Amino acid sequence: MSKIVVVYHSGYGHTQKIAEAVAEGAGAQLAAISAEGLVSDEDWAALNAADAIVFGSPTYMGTVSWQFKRFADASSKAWFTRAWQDKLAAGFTNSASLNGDKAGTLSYLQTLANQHGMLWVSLGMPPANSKAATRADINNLGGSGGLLAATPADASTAEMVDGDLATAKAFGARVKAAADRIAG
Ligand SMILES: Cc1cc2nc3c(=O)[nH]c(=O)nc-3n(C[C@H](O)[C@H](O)[C@H](O)COP(=O)(O)O)c2cc1C
Repeated sequence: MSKIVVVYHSGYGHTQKIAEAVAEGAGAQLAAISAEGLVSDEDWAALNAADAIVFGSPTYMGTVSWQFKRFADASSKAWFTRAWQDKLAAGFTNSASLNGDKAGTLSYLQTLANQHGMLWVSLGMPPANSKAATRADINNLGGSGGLLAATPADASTAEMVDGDLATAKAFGARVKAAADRIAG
């Protein structure tokens, strides 16, 4: 049975809802990065013991939030000892615009995983991009390297798009299946 941790920052709760859906699909533990960009000692221990780590951040000004970047810089301690080498990694982001420069955020999350020598798990779901497609569909935003979610700027967390939450849950299940194969 694999151990998976979803580590994320969320300024206003929207990315947290996505993180919760990924964790539900993966049977994962959640580790929240605080408003100061910190994670607890218990969460660092869980990250170091995990078979897979899923990174999540809202897209702020085209990349991860400063709080996520503070966490990423702090992970250099694990980098020095190669503590996360060969763990599975995956990533997700949520922003207000359908595009919103989410690719910049996802690219950063993958680079972080690459620096640690981790093995990146792609989204693995075809895009729902036909004329009949709607935001209720799985992978309506057409991600491939990771999970993309969009929440209108004036939407509450209760108004988040069901299709994105369903995609997040399915993505978590994919990470779990991959981690279980590796952990045996
Ligand atoms: C400082 C800041 C920068 C933002 N930059 C972007 C952006 O580059 N692209 C975009 O589509 N939305 C942008 N947004 C909107 C957020 O991505 C969006 O509100 C998201 O749902 C916030 O997630 P959270 O509630 O987890 O913080 C920005 C919001 C803030 C506060």
